Amino acid sequence: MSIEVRGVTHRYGDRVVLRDVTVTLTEQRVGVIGANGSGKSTFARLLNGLVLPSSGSVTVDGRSTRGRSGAEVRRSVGFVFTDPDAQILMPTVAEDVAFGLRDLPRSAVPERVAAALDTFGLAGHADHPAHLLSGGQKQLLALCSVLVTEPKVLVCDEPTTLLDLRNTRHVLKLLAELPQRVVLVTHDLDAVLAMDRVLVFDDGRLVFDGAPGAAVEFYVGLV
Ligand SMILES: Nc1ncnc2c1ncn2[C@@H]1O[C@H](COP(=O)(O)OP(=O)(O)OP(=O)(O)O)[C@@H](O)[C@H]1O
Repeated sequence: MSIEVRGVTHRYGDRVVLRDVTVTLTEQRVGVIGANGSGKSTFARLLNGLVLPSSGSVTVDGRSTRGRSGAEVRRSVGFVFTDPDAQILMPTVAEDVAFGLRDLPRSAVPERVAAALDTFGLAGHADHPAHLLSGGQKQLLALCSVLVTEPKVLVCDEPTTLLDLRNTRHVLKLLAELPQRVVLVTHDLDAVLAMDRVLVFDDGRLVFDGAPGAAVEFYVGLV
């Protein structure tokens, strides 16, 4: 499976935030780093069609994020936001996880939800109001609710920003062990060292694309 970004330029109003980005991603683990405002989140959002490029194209497994195939891309590419409150949709923890499974036969749902909650250490919170969870628990719930839908690729936009050290390690370990492909946008330069490939953005341009050690060195050189 490959994600192809071809000649993508993106504007918000008059402001150009991505400039002629072309890249093909085939690795299991891809890191994305760069300064604040360099375009990382916008790039991440292109990958599942949350953002459609002003020009150029994005295809996943040959399917465009634009038009009719967009819905299929959104099903196969899960997206985890920095702020879990932006994606927790249902009143209780279990209901939130079940929401992603609403197209499954009802009888299949409880088992899938229970297994997912267990994996994320949330089994004891199944009936708790989701908004009362701690920041770290909410982040785990957001991840859980996306992964329960079994996407082929998981795009995470700074998923550890709100987490303490323990939960950061927990989430990074979970991400490392996933069978899925992962694209991780992060400011955590240690975390990207575990990736197969790292992209560095600067002012909307993809300015480095290669091995993690060299990417971090390049980024540090920019700063
Ligand atoms: N919805 C939007 N409308 C207008 N401008 C936006 C929007 N989203 C992002 N921008 C602008 O686009 C630029 C790139 O933002 P983006 O969030 O992609 O950067 P980033 O590298 O992820 O930054 P950070 O590390 O701070 O999260 C910024 O200047 C930002 O202000």
